[in-house]
Amino acid sequence: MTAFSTEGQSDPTVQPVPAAVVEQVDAADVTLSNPKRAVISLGSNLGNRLETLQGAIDALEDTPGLRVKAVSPVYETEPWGVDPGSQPSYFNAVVVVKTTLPPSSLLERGQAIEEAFDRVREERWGPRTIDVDIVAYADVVSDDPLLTLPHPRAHERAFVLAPWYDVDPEAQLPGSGPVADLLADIGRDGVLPRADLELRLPE
Ligand SMILES: Nc1ncnc2c1ncn2[C@@H]1O[C@H](COP(=O)(O)OP(=O)(O)OP(=O)(O)O)[C@@H](O)[C@H]1O
Ligand SMILES: Nc1nc2c(c(=O)[nH]1)N=C(CO)CN2
Repeated sequence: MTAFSTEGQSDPTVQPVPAAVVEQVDAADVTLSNPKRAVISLGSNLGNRLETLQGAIDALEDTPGLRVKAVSPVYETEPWGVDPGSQPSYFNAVVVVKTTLPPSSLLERGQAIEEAFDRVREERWGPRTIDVDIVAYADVVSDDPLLTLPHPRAHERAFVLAPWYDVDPEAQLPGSGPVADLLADIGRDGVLPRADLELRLPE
């Protein structure tokens, strides 16, 4: 006998869908059962840096289809890519998330969070209340300038690699190798752990 799914059905004009068909459709929609792991870098060098990083983490957790799985220690870091002394120091951290959102939606969500924290874009690598960068999304590799994966400069940024290593010592940066090796190559200059500060993993 064929099993039918009538769950939640209140409209008698709607034909019941065979349970086998429901199962097949669900199985084909891999996103339902197959959340992907993504690594996100957070940075702030304006305003209340710790509060803003925590706010961004909480906002990520509030995203439908996304769960924050790990939050790194906080690092105080010298601004990278600009003249020494030209900007306040950053607080940086990395979070690992599991998400059913595709990469483009994750980017959009990150940008919405940047806007919510009044991020202003004036100059390249200018000071900012919050920066949300997608470091890696599963093992996806893409050279799309709108969303390059992995992040094209992650492998040369100790402010990304050091906190990433803390939450996942075995991590690999797709196309570049173990995070531990990349970090050993570039060193930890200008990247200081702030053991006196802590970010919370949302409940
Ligand atoms: N992996 C990625 N994560 C976030 N943004 C990305 C990524 N790849 C490409 N982009 C694009 O980069 C654009 C500029 O981003 P943003 O202003 O945050 O750069 P930045 O943080 O100042 O510098 P950097 O890219 O070196 O970290 C974004 O509008 C986005 O479309
Ligand atoms: N220390 C540090 N330097 C930066 C950072 C950052 O998060 N931390 N982000 C930048 C653009 O993404 C440019 N330079």
